Order: sequence, then C-alpha cells, then structure tokens
Amino acid sequence: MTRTYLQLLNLLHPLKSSRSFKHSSALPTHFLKRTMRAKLEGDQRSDALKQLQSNGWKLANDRDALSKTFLFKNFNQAFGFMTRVALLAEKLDHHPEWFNVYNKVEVTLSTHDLNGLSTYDAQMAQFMDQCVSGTQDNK
Ligand SMILES: C[C@H](O)[C@H](O)[C@H]1CNC2=NC(N)=NC(=O)C2=N1
Repeated sequence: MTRTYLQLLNLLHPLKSSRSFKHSSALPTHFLKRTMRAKLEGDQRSDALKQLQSNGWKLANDRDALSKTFLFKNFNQAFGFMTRVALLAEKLDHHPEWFNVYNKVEVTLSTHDLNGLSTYDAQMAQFMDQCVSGTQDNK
C-alpha cells in the first residue's frame, strides 16, 4: 500500500497533530523551528554567555540552562513583564520555565528539544533584559 506524503509526514512527526498537515503541503512551522534550533556552541556560546552573565544571568550547576531572578516594584509590573515575554515565547514557540510570587519572577531558560542552551535561549534572555532596561520597544 503506497502512503501519501502527508501520511508519511504524520508518521514522521512526533506530535499527532494531523489537522495541521491535512491542508498544507508545507511542513508545519513548529516542525521547521524544531529542526532549526541550533545549540549554542564555541565562540557564539562564549560571547553570548559573557554578555548575559554580565547582566546577572547564571549558568545552572545541574544542567545546561541559564537562570536569573527579576525583581519589580509590584505584581502589576512583574506580570506585565511576563505578558510581554509570553508573547515572544508564543512567537518563537520557545517557552521559559518560570516562577512568580508577587514582584519576583525567577526564570530558567533551556531548550528542551536539545537538552541544552540554544540561540533561542540567548535571544529570550536578551529580550528580558531589554524589557527591564526599557530598551525594548513593543514587539
Ligand atoms: C512542539 C513544540 O514546538 C516544542 O515542544 C517547543 C515548545 N517550546 C519549547 N520551549 C523550550 N524552552 N524548549 C523547547 O525545546 C521547546 N520546544
């Protein structure tokens, strides 16, 4: 029995979201993004970490991840920050691990698909720093 391209694609893709395949011959974006996530390595990694660590990001000691705690004036400011980051997270399909209580937001960034840091983590960390330094215009 010959399988159609879409049937083969369905078999290939880990998520059985057949709906997104039925009407499109192109690969769904999250499949493309997944293949496009590049691990941070070499000079690119050291340059990114140098800048981020100078802004208070710390490498986790039990996994390849970056962490930082953000403190705001109040919950409103903290949640506004999280809302802006959430919009970027959806746009990139790349989501932070975070904990919020009142004016504090504890963030950990890592790329689960790669089990380590990727360019997405560096991009998201830089965006967060720009949000709090006021240098990030509305995306
Ligand atoms: C299927 C979906 O595109 C993937 O699971 C995305 C979602 N968000 C993600 N977020 C993070 N931090 N890492 C990932 O590898 C990741 N993968």
